[in-house]
Amino acid sequence: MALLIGPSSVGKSLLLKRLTTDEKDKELVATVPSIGTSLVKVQVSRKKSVTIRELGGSMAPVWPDYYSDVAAIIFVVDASNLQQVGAATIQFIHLLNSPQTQSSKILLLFNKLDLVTSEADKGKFMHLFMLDDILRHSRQEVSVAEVSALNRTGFAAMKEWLELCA
Ligand SMILES: Nc1nc2c(ncn2[C@@H]2O[C@H](COP(=O)(O)OP(=O)(O)OP(=O)(O)O)[C@@H](O)[C@H]2O)c(=O)[nH]1
Ligand SMILES: [Mg+2]
Repeated sequence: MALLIGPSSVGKSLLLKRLTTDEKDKELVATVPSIGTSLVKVQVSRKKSVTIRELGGSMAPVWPDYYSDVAAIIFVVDASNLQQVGAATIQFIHLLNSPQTQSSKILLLFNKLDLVTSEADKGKFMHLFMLDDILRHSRQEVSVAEVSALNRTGFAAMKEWLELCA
């Protein structure tokens, strides 16, 4: 089981939809803010599937209640949203410092890559997120991937990581 968390509207629900629907479907499907939790079984390879639990951004105060039940945690960030970057950094540092996550496998997903139009903008976001500092100081094994739930960029790498949790 893996946990899927991150600030509101970063694209967690769309990612789950994309992971469970046909590859040809590329439309921007409508999602609603997630309240409560939902469990979704994702087929990550021919033989392996992994159950993912999404907790919406509005549930951030109770995320830690779920940390100890899972071996893997996916934290999603909207790489196109400079307004949210500071809050996202703080939430991610909180996650890394929680006693329950010290031996968790963690995947940091930068989503909405389709909206990031230049390398300079991406670099600015990573800098403001303090990515290098965070990775240098984290005790956990943190993997980083860049994706777009809109056009499925980076999905192969994400599925490879998920396969290791299956
Ligand atoms: N352009 C673009 N839009 C995206 C992408 N991923 C999600 N969105 C859009 O962003 C909005 C929010 O997506 P959700 O998947 O509902 O976000 P969430 O993280 O589940 O939000 P909460 O459940 O409230 O925490 C929706 O309108 C999505 O269509 C992406 O990769 N690119
Ligand atoms: Mg959601």
